[in-house]
Amino acid sequence: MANAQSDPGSGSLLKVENIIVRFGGILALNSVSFDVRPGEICALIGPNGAGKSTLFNCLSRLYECDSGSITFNGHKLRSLRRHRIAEIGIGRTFQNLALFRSMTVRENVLMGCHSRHHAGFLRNAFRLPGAARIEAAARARADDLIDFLQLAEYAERVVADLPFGTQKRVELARALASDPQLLLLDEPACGLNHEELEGLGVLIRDIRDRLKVTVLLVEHHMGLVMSISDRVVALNFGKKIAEGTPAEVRMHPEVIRAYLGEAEEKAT
Ligand SMILES: Nc1ncnc2c1ncn2[C@@H]1O[C@H](COP(=O)(O)OP(=O)(O)OP(=O)(O)O)[C@@H](O)[C@H]1O
Repeated sequence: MANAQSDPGSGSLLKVENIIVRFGGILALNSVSFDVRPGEICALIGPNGAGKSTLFNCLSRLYECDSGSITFNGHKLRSLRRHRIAEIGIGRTFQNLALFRSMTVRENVLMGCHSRHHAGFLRNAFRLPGAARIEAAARARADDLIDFLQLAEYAERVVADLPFGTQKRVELARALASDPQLLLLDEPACGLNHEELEGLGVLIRDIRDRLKVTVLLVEHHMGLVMSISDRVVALNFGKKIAEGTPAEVRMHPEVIRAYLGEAEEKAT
């Protein structure tokens, strides 16, 4: 696994600076800045519509920012093409799972292995010299991840036939297969039962501690966020309203106000 390297100038692996995103008249992100440091678990929280998914989509180049800059390990993300995101070391999962549902678990993880090494994929496709070596390395990596995520008993099963919680672990394996330095997790707890949730907290910590992957997650489940995060960034209406340790952010007056406002809205 690649080790996370810091940006020598700033001590951060990811640096988001003054990002602005507009959708027509909606200011989805209003000059948002924050850093993710190598080796940390950082959570992005905020009520519905706060801008969390928009920010994730900017980080994975699915959305264009109107202004601002995003630097990952020395790469300026806004000038990169989308397919290079995996190549430079950013992996992600999606709220709605980005899996090939008619393929097996192993085939999905192998697809992830090839997404970082585009040249290797082409070499394989055209059976160029070195293809067998690349394929063997991908298979070994897929095996390791299948074991790591306790998916061995499902490896040859078609993804569509598996329970949702298991599919979520397959998606994690797919995202890790590209050997990322930074893993973006989009609502990893969504749809999981109580038991699966407890396992998820341990798993995210293991991803950071054993695989040495830095983690940035968007999550609504405050129990999970507060128990695993080193740092929390809170957004509301597209603006950063707080940043700090879980304890600091939980007690922050603007965070309390934002969530109370949301609770009141839901109650009426
Ligand atoms: N593709 C889009 N087109 C138009 N408006 C959008 C688009 N994506 C997001 N928005 C708007 O931008 C704002 C931020 O939305 P976003 O989905 O980023 O919030 P969020 O914090 O992820 O919310 P949730 O927790 O509900 O997923 C919202 O007002 C939303 O309606």
